Amino acid sequence: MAANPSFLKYVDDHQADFIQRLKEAVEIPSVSGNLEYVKDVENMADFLIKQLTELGVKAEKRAIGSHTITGEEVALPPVVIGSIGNDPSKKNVLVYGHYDVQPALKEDGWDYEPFTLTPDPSGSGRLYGRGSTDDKGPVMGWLNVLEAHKKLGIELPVNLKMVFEGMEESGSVGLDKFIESEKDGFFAGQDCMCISDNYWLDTKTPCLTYGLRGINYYEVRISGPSRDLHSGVFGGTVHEPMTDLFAIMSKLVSPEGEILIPGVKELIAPVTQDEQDKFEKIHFEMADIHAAVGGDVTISEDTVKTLMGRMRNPSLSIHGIEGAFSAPGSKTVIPASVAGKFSIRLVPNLGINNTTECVYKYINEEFKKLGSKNKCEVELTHGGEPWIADPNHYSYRAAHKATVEVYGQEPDYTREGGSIPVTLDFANILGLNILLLPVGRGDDGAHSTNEKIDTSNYINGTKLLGSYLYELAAISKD
Ligand SMILES: C[C@H](N)C(=O)N[C@@H](Cc1c[nH]cn1)C(=O)O
Ligand SMILES: [Zn+2]
Ligand SMILES: [Zn+2]
Repeated sequence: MAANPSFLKYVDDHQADFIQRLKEAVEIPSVSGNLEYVKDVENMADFLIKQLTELGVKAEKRAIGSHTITGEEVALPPVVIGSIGNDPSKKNVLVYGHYDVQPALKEDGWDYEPFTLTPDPSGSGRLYGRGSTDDKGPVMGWLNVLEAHKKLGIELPVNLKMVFEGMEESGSVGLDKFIESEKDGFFAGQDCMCISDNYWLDTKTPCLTYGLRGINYYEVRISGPSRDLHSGVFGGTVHEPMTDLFAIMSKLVSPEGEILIPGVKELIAPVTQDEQDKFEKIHFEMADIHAAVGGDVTISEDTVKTLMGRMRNPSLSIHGIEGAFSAPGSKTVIPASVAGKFSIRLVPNLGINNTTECVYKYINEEFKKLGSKNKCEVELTHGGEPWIADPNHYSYRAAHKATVEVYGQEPDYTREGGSIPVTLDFANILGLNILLLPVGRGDDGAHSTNEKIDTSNYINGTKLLGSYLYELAAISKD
């Protein structure tokens, strides 16, 4: 069943209001995992509660315990849950999104204020701002769907439950326990689930996503002296933590992206013919990725290899070093304690635990080889398993139809290189098929400087989310 035409018209007629809603959301710097922004994350939860309540949703904040940020115990951001519709003749659909964002500072290289939604002055329709695509745009998309139905006085075609978390960018701490505790409560009786928190592969082909890589995030801390030292006075006389750390970090991955940790490669499930065929069918050109990264810096020039490198194979990325001198100038310091941060994107059968075993063993052996008198500690700070769904499920078929209606083209079937660690918790604990239905484009720059969403994606994305609900309502479960 195609979407109610008055819904589609309402979306077209209220673009400016919807952009205003996204503007207000982006203005709240809800950066999770950072003491400075704890209040803002809470404010963002309150913003959602207010909006949802005004839109006729029974919404509430749920406390899910506490965690430690740089040594201080603070409450975890609340989970925002909402429920609208209770008609036993309709399907029950659960949607998830996150209201926290990655950190962003203008001085990181943004051309615009990161927490001010800024339309591209050249009139391209791009809307710049942190969270515009990840994940405030899609979350506001769901709210836009609700607004259109409320204002038009038409019922949603399904019963809708919503769960919005404020810790996704920091490992979704506490959400798994919440899902478990509400399995027979808030989450009972759901038919299927939809998450809009990833991106098209390119800038023109909508997609349905049936897999995610997992993630293991590690810190390797090397400490020795009890305080920072003068390199002229002590250089050449002590084992330097930073030197040890560089030696370790340089042994993790080759410049061609090959993971050098013994045992990891051997764990990866072999590629099946069906998978190979699926990858070969995806619309993708190397120019798309060159444009998205802003340079011709891909490891391979082969499209299938590149797609597999992004979605099917593990990768190891080095993110940064805590405690190192990084300011401008030439400070001659020997840092006393430094922590290297890296993550491994996980794929079937590379799980949190078997990967971590290989990592710990290897780093400890390599550190021993250095003969350093410093101390080396490795910690897995958070982990999320990889996930794959059945793309033949009726929820995918409904989304396929909705995509054709809104975009006039067939969607690609993709796997996301990024991770949404709770997806697997939802799938396992609630036993639900989960559809990933992205709104934004592959060049949106999520997590990067100048993150954006195109107005057309935001508006058509709102239509897509609504149309999906209509198709879902009509489709047979067989
Ligand atoms: C794909 C999703 N929008 C996303 O960005 N996920 C993050 C999740 C994460 C895990 N650790 C820190 N953040 C990602 O894939 O990096
Ligand atoms: Zn996200
Ligand atoms: Zn993200």
